[in-house]
Amino acid sequence: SLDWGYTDDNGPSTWAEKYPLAAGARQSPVDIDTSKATSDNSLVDREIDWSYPSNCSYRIVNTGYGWRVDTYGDDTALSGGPLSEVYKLEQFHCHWGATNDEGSEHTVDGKSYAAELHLVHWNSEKYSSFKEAASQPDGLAVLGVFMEIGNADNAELEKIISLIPKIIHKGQDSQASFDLDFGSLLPESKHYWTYLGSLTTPPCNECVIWTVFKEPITISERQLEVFRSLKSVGEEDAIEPEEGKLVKNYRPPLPLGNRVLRECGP
Ligand SMILES: COCCCN1C=C(N)c2cc(S(N)(=O)=O)sc2S1(=O)=O
Ligand SMILES: [Zn+2]
Repeated sequence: SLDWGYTDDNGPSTWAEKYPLAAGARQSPVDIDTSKATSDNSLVDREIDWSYPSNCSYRIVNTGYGWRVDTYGDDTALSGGPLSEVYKLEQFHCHWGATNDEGSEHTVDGKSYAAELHLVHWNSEKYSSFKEAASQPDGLAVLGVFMEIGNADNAELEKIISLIPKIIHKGQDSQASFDLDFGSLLPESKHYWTYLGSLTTPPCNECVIWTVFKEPITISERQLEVFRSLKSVGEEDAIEPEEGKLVKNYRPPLPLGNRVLRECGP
């Protein structure tokens, strides 16, 4: 069985037993209490800037905890906003719930969204590898994008979703070269909240500068259902067809504690 996951016997409330960092004071996600957000001058006109190539080859993999798209981030760059260096895109993935009224990891004044996209970058200016960066307090920069249910499919996400039937079981992967326009996976508004946090899954390293966009993007109910059809077990695990489905893979919020929550834009 999985040593951690999202079921009652291996879910977030049990992680600290095997992953002590999960009990730290700089954990993610958090509830974004908008009344606590400070808009001091440290971020004024320091908008977050990204440049992603339009056509790139990708590998999508079923990690057993969801899908993850590994990018070959050579000519990607994320800078500005709360970041002091240039970060490279390593991978992106998503968290969702069993129903549409849960699923995001960060919440806003207690409100959950149906899902949350994470674009994971690492500080390639300061560190020589992703793995090294993942052990440093300023090693990773993750962009969080809320996803709410809309009528229309998200065309860019559809390219990813069309590959999911090939990676239903844990460990399966699929190579794809589609021109993914990352810009359309991000909201129009660049307004965001930012705070210092962690990986939201074990080992829960406290190595992430979080930037969560205020404006959600939309995803259709059908597209979200495809996410929930992924399995957390391998093809060899003989289980009933309905068993082992990854219906939810989000960690509920942890206390912000005495961390500063900054915002940029109304
Ligand atoms: C110490 O090695 C870490 C191995 C690499 N990662 C593992 C995660 N659990 C993880 C979770 C992430 S999330 N949900 O906070 O974006 S990003 C990410 S990750 O940086 O890709
Ligand atoms: Zn994540």
